[in-house]
Amino acid sequence: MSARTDPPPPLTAEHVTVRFAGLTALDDVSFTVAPGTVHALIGPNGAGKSTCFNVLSGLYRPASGSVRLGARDLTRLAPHRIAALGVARTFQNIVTTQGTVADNLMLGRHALTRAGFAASALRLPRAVREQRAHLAEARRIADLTGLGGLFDTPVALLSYGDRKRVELARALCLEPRVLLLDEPVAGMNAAERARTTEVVRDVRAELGLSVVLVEHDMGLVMRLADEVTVLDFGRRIAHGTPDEVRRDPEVLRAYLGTDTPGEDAA
Ligand SMILES: Nc1ncnc2c1ncn2[C@@H]1O[C@H](COP(=O)(O)OP(=O)(O)OP(=O)(O)O)[C@@H](O)[C@H]1O
Repeated sequence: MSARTDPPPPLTAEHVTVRFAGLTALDDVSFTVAPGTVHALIGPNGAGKSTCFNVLSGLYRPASGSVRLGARDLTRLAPHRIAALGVARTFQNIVTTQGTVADNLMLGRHALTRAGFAASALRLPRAVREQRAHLAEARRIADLTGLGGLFDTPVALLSYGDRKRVELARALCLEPRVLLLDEPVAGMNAAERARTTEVVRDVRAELGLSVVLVEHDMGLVMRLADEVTVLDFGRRIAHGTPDEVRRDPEVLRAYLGTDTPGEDAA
């Protein structure tokens, strides 16, 4: 995946409402992820952040409202269609435990493979060429995410932080225009968190994509985000730059009794 010069299309959630058996998990929520920016979704536990992510990636269908990537309506599409249109996500919990780093990244490339299964199995020249190109691309992404030296290492032998980064690299292998990161530093120690922060920054700069970030680590949010949308009880209560939301009285009220959105809160 070479660095693209055309900016990613804006990702827009408009008046999104999600209900679970009487509970309104998202209530008329709107925001736009501007091209090439890092947009954080924050809020206390149960605010609706994961629900929002699941709507953006197609796992949940909203009761009303819409999600668009540029002019393209994503609202009723299946998750794999949304991924194919350029919106890839990571999951909060590590799912990768088998194979090498290379194997896992090649799985990420699978959706982009054009040569058919039979051609690949028979090792026809076109399939071999394509496989080689995918491997080179997977290696480039491994380098970009700090996994270059671990390319042939079994994932089971990696540290927790490195395994979380395999998940990020796997999502990048889909060549997304928008990357949805679900708590990318959850459970990491301070050094791993700092490393991942750098990786996200590098990836955004190098690949020119937009990033949507759900994260409880306020230090990371304040350092990385260009814009922040704050949810509380399913409603959008604030929106702005990290500095603006940090000083917003509604935000301080929402976080009181949980954590205050200052630099050090984790
Ligand atoms: N599948 C579901 N079925 C029923 N209720 C759900 C479901 N998913 C989420 N909820 C409820 O919707 C509300 C929003 O939950 P959500 O997980 O989106 O919040 P969150 O901001 O991601 O919280 P956390 O920070 O704890 O992960 C909560 O009250 C939650 O209990």
